[in-house]
Amino acid sequence: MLHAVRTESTQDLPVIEVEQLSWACPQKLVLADVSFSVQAGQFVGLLGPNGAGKSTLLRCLYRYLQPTTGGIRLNGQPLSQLSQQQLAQRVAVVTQHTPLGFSMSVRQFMATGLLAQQRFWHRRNERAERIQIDATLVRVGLLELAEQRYEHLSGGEQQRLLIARALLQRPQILILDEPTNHLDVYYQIEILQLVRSLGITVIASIHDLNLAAGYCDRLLLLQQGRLVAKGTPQQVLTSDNLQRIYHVDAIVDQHPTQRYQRVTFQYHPKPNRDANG
Ligand SMILES: Nc1ncnc2c1ncn2[C@@H]1O[C@H](COP(=O)(O)OP(=O)(O)OP(=O)(O)O)[C@@H](O)[C@H]1O
Repeated sequence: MLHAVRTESTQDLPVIEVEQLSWACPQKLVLADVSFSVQAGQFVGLLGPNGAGKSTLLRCLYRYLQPTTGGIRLNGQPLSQLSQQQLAQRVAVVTQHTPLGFSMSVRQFMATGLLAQQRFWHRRNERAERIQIDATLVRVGLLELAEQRYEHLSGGEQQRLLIARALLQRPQILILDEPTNHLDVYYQIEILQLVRSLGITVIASIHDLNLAAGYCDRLLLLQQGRLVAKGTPQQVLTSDNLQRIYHVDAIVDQHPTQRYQRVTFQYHPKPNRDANG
């Protein structure tokens, strides 16, 4: 049946389908009954308070974790049935905290991003590879550090390099776990702009709600492992939701010069949640 649907209209088929996904460890149920789908080319922001389950959901999407129940399909195909190489050719991942454990230069590190696309019987064109690597380094502002050791880069430079390597993979789906963490505001904008401009399917966990409003087509809001809101930023980023899920007072209105929303937090006075009694 699935095959029949694909031949009818492959374009309309969601790139990612998550159905009633749960993930539990012995101590707790971390994700419960999460369902959503992502269309080709959408930039989806995954939101939620600390510990809501965002990284866990992303880990299930790139198959680092296996769902306890429920399923995930990529292009209509069960994720569990893809070979390691098929997965690497379709999905690139940037996670947080990626210590290498060994020393290599920025350019050498980038070269590892080309491995997924290579066939062992094809002769490598090192000159073409180098051009491709350097062009991608330019896009993230790292070309002048091409010979520097990875471990000597700042946190923000490492983050940009990880994103650059993921771009080099030319994935169909890019999964980013807090991509703007460590980045100053210039590179937060630069990187999200870059990722958006690729036109590929992106799913990224983001804590900054204004960045999410500015760059995402759709948002998923998690709370204690449950998907409590999904839809456009207008549908999800409401002051009601921010109060209910994050327990903060916020005004949500339209950005004064752009079409997207603006979230303004009220920092104080905020009644102490623990001092009500
Ligand atoms: N392997 C595990 N064993 C026990 N608990 C886990 C495990 N993995 C995740 N958790 C718990 O599940 C919850 C969700 O963790 P997760 O890292 O997915 O949250 P998150 O939304 O990404 O949080 P943050 O915004 O702080 O990065 C947390 O309470 C975490 O402690």
